[in-house]
Order: sequence, then structure tokens, then C-alpha cells
Amino acid sequence: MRRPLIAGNWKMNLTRDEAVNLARGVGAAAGDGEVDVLVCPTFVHLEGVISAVEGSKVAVGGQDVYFESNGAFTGETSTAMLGDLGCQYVILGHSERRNVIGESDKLINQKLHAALAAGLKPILCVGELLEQREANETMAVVKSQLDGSLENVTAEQMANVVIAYEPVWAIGTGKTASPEQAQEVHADLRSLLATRYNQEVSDGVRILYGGSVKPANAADLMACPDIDGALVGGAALKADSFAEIIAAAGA
Ligand SMILES: O=C(CO)COP(=O)(O)O
Repeated sequence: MRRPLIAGNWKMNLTRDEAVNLARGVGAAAGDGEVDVLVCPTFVHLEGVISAVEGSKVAVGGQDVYFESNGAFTGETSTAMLGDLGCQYVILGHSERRNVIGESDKLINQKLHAALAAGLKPILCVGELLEQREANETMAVVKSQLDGSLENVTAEQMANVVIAYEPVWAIGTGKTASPEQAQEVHADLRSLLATRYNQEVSDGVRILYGGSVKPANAADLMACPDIDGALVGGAALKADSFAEIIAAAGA
């Protein structure tokens, strides 16, 4: 049985006070149900957010990380730095990093290995652009992202990896994938994992959906058999809407 994970990706938003207040609100709303809850603030707010959720069940993660352990890498943050602060997860390969910053599967793969070696749980994001969906390339795109990003990752290591399917056309647009569209890709991702690894890995890996998840659509998405939670952007920036999504996952 896969335990649902509801993760908030706060992206490049919020002042320090807003981030700490939101973290307190999420901590109070997270409850003690059978749902894992995660928030991923920007690096500069990590320490305040980690203090703010202390004593609650909310975990904290980074939105990215670099693969080298230390040295002359201006602007970068290491896995050890995240772990030292108390982060448990790190988002990798988000479409904004792939498409805006230009990250390759090779770089994401290096980051994923570094995260696993440091004891962080990577949330590996995959997803197609609108023109790729319209050209019926969705599965080819996510397969190539999955294969490239998971190169040399073992079946044992997959116990600590979370996948997030985030169709780029649904991110921040208000256009959610329908539960049927999302379920179809999630089921295909699970088959790819069975072929690449084995049935146990395929059955065990949590696959989150991301892209305009809101309180109004969360329950229908969570009801799909291969959707194990959500990676939430905009609706994670308010404690009450994020709490409603957590409740939908636990229902
Ligand atoms: O990119 C996302 C989460 O990582 C989704 O963002 P929105 O929920 O704002 O569409």
C-alpha cells in the first residue's frame, strides 16, 4: 500500500515572514492522518520553515540541489547543506528547471545520485509540453526523461525515489489534466518502472500528479489508482487550500 504524499512547491514566492506563517499554518493543518506532507520553500527560507514545522508531521525539502559536494560552484547548494538543515526531500528536474534554466537529463541524473547518496529522497519530475502532447509524444517524452534521469539508479535505491508527473501545459495555467489523462500517464509510468526494474519497484514507487491541483479537483485526481499524491504549486501558498488538498488525499 503506497502512502499518499502531498507536497507543496512554493517556487520563488513569499517573504520570510510569509513563509514562516504559511509553514506554521500547514503544520497546524497537517493533522496526523495517513498522508505524508511536505513543503519546499526557497533555499533562503529553509531554516525558518524547518523551525516553524518542528513538532508537526510536516517534512521540508529543497526545490533543487547541486551534485558536487563542495567547492567553487557559485550560487549552488549541496546535498550535505540540505541534509544538515534537516531537509528530507529534494525536487529534481522540475519543468521550470528543465525548460527555463535548461537542465538536461544527464545533470538531473547526477543530482539524483548525489541526493540518494546523501540520504535525501528525490522527487523526480517528468512531463510533456503542450506541442508534445498534441503530437502524441507524451509517453516517448516521459520515457526518455525517466530513462535519462534514472540512469544507474538501482531497484533498491528506487525505494527512496518519488516520481512526479507534471504536464507542462497544466502548470500554473488552471488547466488541470483530467483524472483520466493523468491516470493514463501514471499507469504507463508504472509499466515503464516494471520493465526497467521489477514489479515490486513498480508497485512501491509513489507517483504524484502536479499541474493546477486545487481543492476542487484534488479528490477526483487522488481517487485514481495510480495517483499517490500531488505536487502543488499555487494552491500550496495558502494554508487553507493546501489543507483541503491534504484532506482529499486522506479521504
Ligand atoms: O509546478 C507545479 C508544482 O511543482 C504545479 O504548479 P501549479 O499547481 O501552480 O500549477
